Amino acid sequence: MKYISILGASGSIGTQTLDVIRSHPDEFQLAAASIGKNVDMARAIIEEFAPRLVAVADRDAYDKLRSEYAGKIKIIYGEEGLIEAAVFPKTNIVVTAVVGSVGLVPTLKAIEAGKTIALANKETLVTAGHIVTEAAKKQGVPLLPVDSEHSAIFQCLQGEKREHIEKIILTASGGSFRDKTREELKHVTVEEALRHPNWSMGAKITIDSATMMNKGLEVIEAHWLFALPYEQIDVLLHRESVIHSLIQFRDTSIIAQLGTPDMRVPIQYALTYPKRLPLNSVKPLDLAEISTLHFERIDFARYRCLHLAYEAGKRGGSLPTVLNAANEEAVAAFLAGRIEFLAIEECIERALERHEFVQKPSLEEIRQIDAETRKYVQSLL
Ligand SMILES: NC(=O)C1=CN([C@@H]2O[C@H](COP(=O)(O)OP(=O)(O)OC[C@H]3O[C@@H](n4cnc5c(N)ncnc54)[C@H](OP(=O)(O)O)[C@@H]3O)[C@@H](O)[C@H]2O)C=CC1
Ligand SMILES: CC(=O)[C@@H](O)[C@H](O)COP(=O)(O)O
Ligand SMILES: [Mn+2]
Repeated sequence: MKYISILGASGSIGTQTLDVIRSHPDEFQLAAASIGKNVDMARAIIEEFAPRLVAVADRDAYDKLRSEYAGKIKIIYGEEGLIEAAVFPKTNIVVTAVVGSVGLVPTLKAIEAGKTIALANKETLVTAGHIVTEAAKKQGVPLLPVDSEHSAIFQCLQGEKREHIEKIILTASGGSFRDKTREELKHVTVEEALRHPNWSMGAKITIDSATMMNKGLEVIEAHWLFALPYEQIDVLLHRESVIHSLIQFRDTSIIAQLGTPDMRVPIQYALTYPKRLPLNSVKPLDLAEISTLHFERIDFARYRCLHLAYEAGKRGGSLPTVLNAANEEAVAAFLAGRIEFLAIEECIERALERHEFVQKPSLEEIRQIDAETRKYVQSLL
C-alpha cells in the first residue's frame, strides 16, 4: 500500500489523482489532502477517502470545516497546513497539485522529509529549480513528473542514457487562440480563452496555454527535471495533443509517447512507477480513427511569452522567479477582467526589464523577489 498526500486535492489534477486512487484501492490510500476554498469538495473527500489530515488555505472554509469535523480529523489552516500535509508521517508520495509558487515551501519540506514527489505544480520548479533539484539530490528523493510532456519524456527515457539525447521536443497544442492572428488577440474574452481545444484543466494553466507561457514554463521545468541545456529543448506545435512529447537521440532515432489526452495516465504512471497498472476509465487511442496528425514550427513572434520564457531560462538566476511571479499576477488580473489578453505579456516583459539580476538566489531571496514582482505588476494594473 502506498500512502498519498495530495496538495490541491480539490483541483483538476487533485480530483483526477483521487480518481486514480479510487480505481486501485489495494494499491493506494489517501493519507492527507489540502484544499483552497472548496468546502463541498473537502466534505466529499473526507466522506469518501477518510484522510487523517486536511489542510485549508481559505479562512472561512477552514472555520466551517473545523466546526464540522472537530475531534474527528485534523483540519489545519494556511501554509502550516500545506506543510503538515506534505510531511504527514505515513505518506510515501506527495502529489503537488496546487497552482502557483505557493507550492514551493511545502514541496521543499516534503523533500526534506524524504517523500517521493509526484510533481504537477510546475511553478515550483520554474521559480526555484536549482534549490528544489539540489534538495532532491541531497535527500535521494525522486521527482516524478506528472505534467504530460515531462511524463512522456520520462517514459521515453526508460532504458536510455541521458548523454545519448540529441534534443527533447515538447509538443504544444497552441491553446485556445492558435488560429487567431495577433491583431485578433487584442479583444478576446476570458470565456474564449478558457476554452482549451484538447484538455480540461484549471483556469490559470488554461490561460497559460493560450499565451503559450505554459510551454515556456514547461521548457524551464524540463531543463531542471532532465538536466538539459536550453539548446537541447525544442517546442513543436502539434494540434491534436496525441503525441505528448518526443526525444531525438544522437543516432537520429526519435522515440515518442502517445496517448489519449487524459491526465489520469501520467498521474497514474507517477504513482505506480516503475510498474504499470490497468487504467480502465481511459479509452485507448484509435490511431486508424485519428488517421492524421499535424506538426508546425513555432512562430516566436506570435507567441511572445514562449520567447520570454526561453530568454529568462537561458539567462537563469532570479529571472525565472520574476517571469513566474509576473505571469501569475497578470493571469489573475486577466481572469478578473482587469487587463486585456495581450497585456499579460506586457506585464511580464516590463517586470523582467526592471529586475536587478541575482545570480543564484537563496530561498529567502526568491520569496522576496516573488513578492516584489507581484507588487510591481499590481502597480501596472
Ligand atoms: N490541470 C491539468 O491538466 C494540468 C495541471 N498542471 C499543473 O498542476 C497544477 C495544478 O493545476 P490545476 O489542477 O489545473 O489547477 P486548479 O486550479 O484546478 O486546482 C488548484 C488547486 O490548488 C488549490 N489552491 C489554489 N490556490 C491555493 C492557495 N493559495 N493555497 C493553497 N491551495 C490553493 C485549489 O483549491 P480550491 O479549488 O479548493 O480553491 C485547488 O485544489 C498547476 O501548477 C498546473 O500548471 C500540469 C499539467 C496539467
Ligand atoms: C495536460 C498538460 O500537460 C498541459 O500542460 C497541456 O500540455 C496544455 O497544453 P498546451 O500547453 O500544449 O496547450
Ligand atoms: Mn503540460
